[in-house]
Amino acid sequence: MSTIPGRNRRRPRLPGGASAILLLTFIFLCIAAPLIWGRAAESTMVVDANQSMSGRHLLGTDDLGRDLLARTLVATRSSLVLAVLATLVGGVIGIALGLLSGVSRRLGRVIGAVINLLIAFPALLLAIFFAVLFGIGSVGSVLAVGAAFAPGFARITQTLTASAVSRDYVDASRVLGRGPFFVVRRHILPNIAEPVILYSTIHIGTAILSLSGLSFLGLGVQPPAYDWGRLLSDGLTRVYISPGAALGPAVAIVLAGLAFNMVGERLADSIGGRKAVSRRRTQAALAAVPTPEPDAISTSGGDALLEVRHLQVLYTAADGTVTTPVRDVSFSAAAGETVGIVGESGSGKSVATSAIAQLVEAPGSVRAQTLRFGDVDLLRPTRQTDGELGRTMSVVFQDPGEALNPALKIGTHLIEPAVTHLHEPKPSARRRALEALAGVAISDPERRYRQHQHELSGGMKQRVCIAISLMGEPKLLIADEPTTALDVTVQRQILRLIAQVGDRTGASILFISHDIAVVSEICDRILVMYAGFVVEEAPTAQLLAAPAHPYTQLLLAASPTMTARKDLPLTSLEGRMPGPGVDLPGCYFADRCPRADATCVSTRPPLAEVGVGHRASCWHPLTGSVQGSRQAEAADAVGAA
Ligand SMILES: Nc1ncnc2c1ncn2[C@@H]1O[C@H](COP(=O)(O)OP(=O)(O)OP(=O)(O)O)[C@@H](O)[C@H]1O
Repeated sequence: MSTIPGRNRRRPRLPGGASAILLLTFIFLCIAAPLIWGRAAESTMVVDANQSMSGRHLLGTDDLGRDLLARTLVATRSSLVLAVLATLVGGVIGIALGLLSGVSRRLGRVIGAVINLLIAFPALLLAIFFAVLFGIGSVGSVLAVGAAFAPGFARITQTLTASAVSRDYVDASRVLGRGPFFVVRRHILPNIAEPVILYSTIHIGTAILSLSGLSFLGLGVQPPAYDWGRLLSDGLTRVYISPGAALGPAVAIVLAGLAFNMVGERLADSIGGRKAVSRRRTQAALAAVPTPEPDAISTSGGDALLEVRHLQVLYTAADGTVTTPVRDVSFSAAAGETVGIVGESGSGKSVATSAIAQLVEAPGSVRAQTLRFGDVDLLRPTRQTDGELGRTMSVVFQDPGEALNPALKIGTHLIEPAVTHLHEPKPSARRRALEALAGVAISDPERRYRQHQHELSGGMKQRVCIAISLMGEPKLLIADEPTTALDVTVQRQILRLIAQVGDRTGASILFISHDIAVVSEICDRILVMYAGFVVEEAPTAQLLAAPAHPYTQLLLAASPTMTARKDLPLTSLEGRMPGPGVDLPGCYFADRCPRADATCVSTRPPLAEVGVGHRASCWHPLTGSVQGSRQAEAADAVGAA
């Protein structure tokens, strides 16, 4: 039997127990050595000067007759304390910069560029540069090593923060109107603390080496004070006469550096085995794209709780490329109404509802003729309206595991908005939270209240997320594929629960799904989205019975539980939807549409009435009564062009 060398090999390490014992020994020496050997380290005895290694002086003596073993042991305190201080300085500066750049994209670019520049230099080289800048001595060297470490801390914090801010629970916090400081304190710091502490532990080892290096070069600790670097520098001049003078501090530096590094790495390994952090976020900026023609599209007008007209969401990539995942979305939702949004993956459902929930971040930009929720103009948010939205609008995300902060108890998720924002006394918020948990059919609410998300099943977590929305005064609940990540048996329960919550609270619901069968179970009305457009909108029964848009017809035929006959194979959706970067003059569905003609390719059909409360954007709708008039409109449109 042979093994493949290299790939699976790990570099040799001290066993975990050995590195821990070594570290504890150094910590013990740091505390006790000056008390035990302090006198021997300081007492000068000229007759004993410059002695070599012997039974009485194991490492020999210095030129004043001081015992070098005692001095090496006593120097543990100064060496370790200075290393810890330098790591703290580097940590505080680096973490602050990393957080700042992680939460603010604009600052992030500048700070990122500076970090990239500094991180290209070896830390010791930077430390020497800063030592000259800050001045020679203990304080200067601590600041210098701290400053040299700061870019590393900033980089790891920036990366971890970017990952943490992309979590759904951070989005959920923003929906609740929380500011950046709250998000940092509540969601980012607890989630980045562990890796940052591990990184710091490893860096104490590196700090010992760097500070010893500075002292060795004469830039660090100055006589009569001493650390291992200083002792090494003095000992080196006599290395051929008495090797112990240099050997003692050299071994101490190596072992202490190794102990901190190994313990840090072992901790990181064991934690890394338990969990991994991942996620992505894009970078972009605002761009100019033609706005859809404003019109007087007949939504429910002033009575609607939510009114959306000609909504667009745009992203500009770093290279200036503009993408428009939401090209033109218009609809309204009355109070208490449940509106479903369906469409293939990538049709813009989530981005459109993110715009309503105020979750589109720079460099994304939102445009609309109207974007109104109750009395709140969502295009012109203020502090006051943010607070109001936090109470009245909530979002239930696809993955409840992502939506709940693993560092917080379930109870904290529930009561925090009420206690922090509405200044509700904790006992009353707790009572309401227990009621909310019971209201979403969670058994033993008292126990669940004290648990963390990892102790709950997927369905239970989603129930908690719905319970959180009940803690405010919900007027709009946005459910973004809330059942997709769940077990099939649980999906139905959650669907029913969302419908019950709507009935009980009178809240409107925007229910997003790629599955038209799921949506039709609980929705009064359905919007069909395609390539960033609403292509059809109708009351559920009407849409199912008589779809007007060929795309809706295909979606229904591809749905396993709807109108398709059980004895016939399901239709599959051939072809691909144009991406958000594509710009077409006509209908975006034309190249997949069996009814498309030259008009469809050259001229975009408006979203117009095809029946009562039924709109579709198609030149050749399937609904018979409007077919003739739509053909005439198409001819007019082509003539006008
Ligand atoms: N931050 C972003 N920057 C650039 N493009 C984005 C961003 N977020 C989403 N998109 C793009 O917008 C398009 C629509 O995405 P969206 O998530 O709204 O689709 P969806 O209809 O909800 O699909 P799914 O069911 O898969 O979630 C996709 O092409 C996606 O890549």
